Amino acid sequence: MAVYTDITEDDLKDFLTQYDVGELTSYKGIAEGVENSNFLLHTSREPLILTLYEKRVEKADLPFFLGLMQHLAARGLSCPLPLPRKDGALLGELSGRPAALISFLEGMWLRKPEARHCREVGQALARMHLAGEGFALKRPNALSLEGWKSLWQKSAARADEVEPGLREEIGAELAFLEGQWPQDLPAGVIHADLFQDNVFFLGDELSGLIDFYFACNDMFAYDVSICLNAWCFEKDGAYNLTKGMALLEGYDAVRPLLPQERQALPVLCRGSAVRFFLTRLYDWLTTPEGALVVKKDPLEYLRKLRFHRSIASSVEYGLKVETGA
Ligand SMILES: Nc1ncnc2c1ncn2[C@@H]1O[C@H](COP(=O)(O)OP(=O)(O)O)[C@@H](O)[C@H]1O
Ligand SMILES: N[C@@H](CCOP(=O)(O)O)C(=O)O
Repeated sequence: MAVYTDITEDDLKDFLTQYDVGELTSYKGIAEGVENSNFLLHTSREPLILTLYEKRVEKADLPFFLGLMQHLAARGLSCPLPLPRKDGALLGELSGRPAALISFLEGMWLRKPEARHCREVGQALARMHLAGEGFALKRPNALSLEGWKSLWQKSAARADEVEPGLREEIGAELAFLEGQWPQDLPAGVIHADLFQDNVFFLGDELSGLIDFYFACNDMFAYDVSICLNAWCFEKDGAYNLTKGMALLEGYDAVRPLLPQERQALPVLCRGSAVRFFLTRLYDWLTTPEGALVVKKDPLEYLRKLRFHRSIASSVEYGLKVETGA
């Protein structure tokens, strides 16, 4: 359960006096998520999400995240909106943490997505990339090459505890990625964490995207690679070509991938596998026993990384025609 910071009813009621949201009728911590503390509130008017921002969120980045949700929603993307306080601010403080009230998005995330859902995710990701155009604020990706190296420095000494030989393998992978990382692909605002628990569906229809707290400026095709990793592998570790094809077709139908983006997919998939492997490994090694959070398995991403190393051409991800390769 991801509630790192507890709140008292009195403090919450006091916090809510700064907003025009009616009377609090109930609240409870939300079990899902690993990054921030989230609470579901009911008021006399509407359900709301209260988020207390935790360790990985820099306070200085919050205007980017909250402003981005407003920008995307204003351009027709279905996503939650931060609620302004009576004084107009989007951000307050509760239990010593930066805190915001966010509108409640209807829907549920899919535990067993099928290819048709992956197609919708591809489309929604591309729509988000287009809708992000014109957003005035910038946020470089803190979890790209440099960020991976510093995370690795913090975990490398203990990596072999998780699997013998990891220290050497990941060291070599980072050196490879540093040499091969694409530099000139189309870039803009990306979600950077569009996993299954961050995409809501109502029935079979995608109802919206949540959790923009890793969003940043980076390559669009890198975001596609994150989604391939998150949506197109089965529990047994096998890549599902049908899902990959659907996700890529969905994306391509809204924002066609350029030949150089298609060609870069294998290295981008390796990079995004390393990125999630490293945050999971760090959390695995540092989260105290008994913490109210379900730790995610780093080895799942090690297996994905190894799969991507075996890929000779982007066609193997389900791209129908590879041009310019
Ligand atoms: N705007 C929202 N509307 C409805 N449910 C939400 C909303 N934001 C978060 N949630 C719920 O809280 C859970 C955790 O949110 P998330 O943003 O993924 O957490 P974290 O910040 O830890 O990544 C989600 O899986 C969902 O159940
Ligand atoms: N998606 C990340 C963890 C962060 O995601 P959250 O939405 O659960 O906070 C991973 O799977 O490693």
